[in-house]
Amino acid sequence: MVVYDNVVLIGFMGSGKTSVGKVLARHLCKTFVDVDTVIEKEQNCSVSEIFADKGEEYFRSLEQKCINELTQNKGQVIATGGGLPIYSEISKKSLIIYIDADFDVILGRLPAKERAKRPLLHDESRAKGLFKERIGRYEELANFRVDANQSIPTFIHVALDYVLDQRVL
Ligand SMILES: Nc1ncnc2c1ncn2[C@@H]1O[C@H](COP(=O)(O)OP(=O)(O)OP(=O)(O)O)[C@@H](O)[C@H]1O
Ligand SMILES: O=C(O)C1=C[C@@H](O)[C@@H](O)[C@H](O)C1
Repeated sequence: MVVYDNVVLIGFMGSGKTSVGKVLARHLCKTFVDVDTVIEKEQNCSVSEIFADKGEEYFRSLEQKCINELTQNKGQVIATGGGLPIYSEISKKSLIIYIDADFDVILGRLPAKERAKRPLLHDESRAKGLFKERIGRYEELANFRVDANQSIPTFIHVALDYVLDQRVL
């Protein structure tokens, strides 16, 4: 049986990776880490500011560096940014869970203030295009997909049961 170092959550912006990740980590007694938050702390500015000042390509290089560093450690639940699995390699020792919510559900959950924090969500039709483009990659990478269209308490046990059936350090 494969032994995984970490649980890594992937999925589109606003699908619930951070919210689900915190609950999963608590139940599994693991440390929760959010890649966007780590980058913001290290750079001492927001993701939006990095996009505006240094560009998307620079942000992608920070993401790759960050996920490489985080996955040197073990026993964490790691929430990734929506584009990370598209542009970065994720360690093969990660148990990857796809947090899958429909585009309209995601938009309904994000008030204007939250959308403003995500530069690639500003233009709704472009964001919908990205969503469609990325689904295939998320599905291909994931060991397991969770339908995240419902409230977290209704589906968290599905993700938890799956992880508990695997060997994660
Ligand atoms: N299953 C859910 N039911 C209702 N609201 C949810 C659910 N999952 C997440 N939310 C809400 O949707 C918003 C986005 O969730 P969250 O920040 O966890 O997504 P994310 O995937 O981490 O986003 P990003 O990758 O863009 O940072 C939050 O306001 C959160 O409270
Ligand atoms: O989907 C994306 O490409 C992004 C998602 C966010 O989590 C941030 O990582 C950033 O806004 C880019």
